[in-house]
Amino acid sequence: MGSVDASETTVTGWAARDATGHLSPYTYTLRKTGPEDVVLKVKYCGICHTDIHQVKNDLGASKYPMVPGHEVVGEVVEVGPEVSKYRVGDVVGVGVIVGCCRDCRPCKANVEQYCNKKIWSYNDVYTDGRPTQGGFASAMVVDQKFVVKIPAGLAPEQAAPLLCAGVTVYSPLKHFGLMTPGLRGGILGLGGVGHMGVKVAKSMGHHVTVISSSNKKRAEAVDDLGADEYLVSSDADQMAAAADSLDYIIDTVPVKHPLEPYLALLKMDGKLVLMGVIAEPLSFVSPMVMLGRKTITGSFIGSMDETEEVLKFCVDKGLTSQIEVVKMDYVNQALERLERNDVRYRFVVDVAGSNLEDVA
Ligand SMILES: NC(=O)C1=CN([C@@H]2O[C@H](COP(=O)(O)OP(=O)(O)OC[C@H]3O[C@@H](n4cnc5c(N)ncnc54)[C@H](OP(=O)(O)O)[C@@H]3O)[C@@H](O)[C@H]2O)C=CC1
Ligand SMILES: O=C/C=C/c1ccc(O)c(O)c1
Ligand SMILES: [Zn+2]
Ligand SMILES: [Zn+2]
Repeated sequence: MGSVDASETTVTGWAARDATGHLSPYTYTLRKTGPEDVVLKVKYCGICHTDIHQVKNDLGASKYPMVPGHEVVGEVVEVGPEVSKYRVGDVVGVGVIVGCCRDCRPCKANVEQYCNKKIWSYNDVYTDGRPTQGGFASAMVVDQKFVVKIPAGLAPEQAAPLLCAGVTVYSPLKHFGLMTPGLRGGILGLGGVGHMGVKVAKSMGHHVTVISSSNKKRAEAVDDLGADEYLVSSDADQMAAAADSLDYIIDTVPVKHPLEPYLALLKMDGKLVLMGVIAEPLSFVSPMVMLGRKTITGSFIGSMDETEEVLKFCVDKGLTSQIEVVKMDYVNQALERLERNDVRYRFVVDVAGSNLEDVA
């Protein structure tokens, strides 16, 4: 066992210890600040459904203790000597990725989220051999390449969900040429990612149809988020009436589900973009894509450049996320409520305003 370097900072985070996914206080040390590192005091951190997948070991690769959280907004409290982009006092964000090889094709094309050597902000191992730990903690140390400035005009708690949910919808719309005004888009699953999908797509001038598992969110989808239409996926008549009507569907459902009902909603050349992390095979018969030359594809968060872009896009368009701010001592209830689809639409933990030593 190595001893703790005098220059290492001790922090408290809330960690899962096993696949029950229950979080409780956990003390660990941050690496010594490197030349290009930014140290941030965490202010807010959103709760993404991926945090549930990870703490509950849905993908079978979880390592514990695990401090989740990858929609992190904080204040810079220290910078390494070669940090040029940030200064102490800046409000900054960190998302899903904190490292990449910088040498492969995706890295050279500035789509580092597709680097095979990417380093996840938690449940991974950093270049120094330490486990990475996420944003449900008092502080993080992150290479400046994986830090973004939160622009003036965005409240820090509002900005947090943009660092994963926001960029996750923005990136495929941009990459697949789906930013053109007038397109007809579908958002399947109105949760954290889905509600940003409605907002971003509406701001691009799209006609947006929410496709939901129940009628419960209809009024809020139309009245608050600005959706143009609302389909309940189990209503065969509504689904049949909407056949062949959409240019794309952003599918955010986090569990196994049939694809064919949604492929049927697409026009010729329409795209079904899978977002949900589902560790089981999904199926469809080939004519469902052949007859109409439809595409089933996927997309993973967005690049650092796109993260900066979506933040600016939201400021320019006056977009915010719709959030419920909670303290850390509520994080386990928040995770349970998120899992049972009981949040409108993202929990954000007020980390700096919480007593992190409290045991739930
Ligand atoms: N590809 C990527 O880069 C990213 C992937 N993800 C993944 O996307 C998925 C969605 O994430 P997020 O938006 O945070 O999740 P949420 O839980 O906030 O939203 C998921 C939505 O899917 C619908 N849904 C349908 N069936 C279920 C079910 N059995 N349980 C829960 N929800 C259901 C619900 O909408 P409704 O009530 O309308 O049916 C729900 O609100 C997750 O799998 C997450 O890991 C997240 C971020 C980035
Ligand atoms: O929430 C962001 C992360 C998404 C994600 C996508 C795919 C995958 O295998 C993951 O483990 C996470
Ligand atoms: Zn996420
Ligand atoms: Zn790379």
